[in-house]
Amino acid sequence: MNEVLIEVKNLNFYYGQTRVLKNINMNIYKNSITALIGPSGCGKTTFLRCFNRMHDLYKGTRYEGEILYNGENILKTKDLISLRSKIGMVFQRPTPFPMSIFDNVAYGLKLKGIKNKSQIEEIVEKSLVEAALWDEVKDKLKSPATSLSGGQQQRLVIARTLAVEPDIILFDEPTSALDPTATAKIEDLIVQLKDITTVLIVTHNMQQAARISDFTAFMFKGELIEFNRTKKLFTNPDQELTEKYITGRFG
Ligand SMILES: Nc1ncnc2c1ncn2[C@@H]1O[C@H](COP(=O)(O)OP(=O)(O)OP(=O)(O)O)[C@@H](O)[C@H]1O
Repeated sequence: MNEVLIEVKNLNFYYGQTRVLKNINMNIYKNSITALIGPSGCGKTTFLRCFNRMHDLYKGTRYEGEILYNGENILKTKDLISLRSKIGMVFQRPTPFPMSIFDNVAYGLKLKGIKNKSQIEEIVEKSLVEAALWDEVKDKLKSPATSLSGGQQQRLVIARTLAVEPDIILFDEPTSALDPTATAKIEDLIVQLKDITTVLIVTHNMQQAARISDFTAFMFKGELIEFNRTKKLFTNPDQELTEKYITGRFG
């Protein structure tokens, strides 16, 4: 078993008066991929967004409990900028900034105070290599990011996230807007990312979870029903509800 990177303890989350996450306890293991699965509306995205405090952007939201990371409760952290550089996020639709390919990847470095030109160039190249995009863009780094295909844009966003060396990357259905070929590339890439970081991924696609993840968390109506090794969860789950879900008897 890998080392624990993040520990979730008695997590509750509310939109206004409505509690949508119910007493969640779970570990995230370092250098592994954890998939969050469950029927629509069960709270996967809401859970994912707690890790980088995205809900703080909206009024009327409330967290209870702890998400422990480096001995600190993320839910109480004041320095959200530094938290979000350590806990990166990739969304459903690619979100490149309206600037060149190079500047997209360099963006976070400038915020981090890295000013040395050759150091920036080095990190941009390294991140694009890690995101399996370098060969496709190395001759057009000055072109606008929007000139890339959807799948390339998603890998660019991953490169931008990697550039600031996150401890974990949160993926919210990163392939749902992509065709099967682009999806396969992103899946291969996510598997490779395990060597350099940790991944937590929301997917509505059970096959995807089974293909790429090491651990799977099955959620239902805001509760964590089962957390297990992916192989075990998909072949011999501990909970009847998990069994029903993975065999397509509901959801
Ligand atoms: N901004 C919001 N305000 C109030 N309720 C919300 C808000 N966003 C989500 N919810 C509710 O919280 C619950 C969990 O939603 P969430 O989007 O986390 O589920 P999900 O499992 O990610 O679903 P899907 O697979 O459809 O994306 C749902 O009942 C949803 O209606």
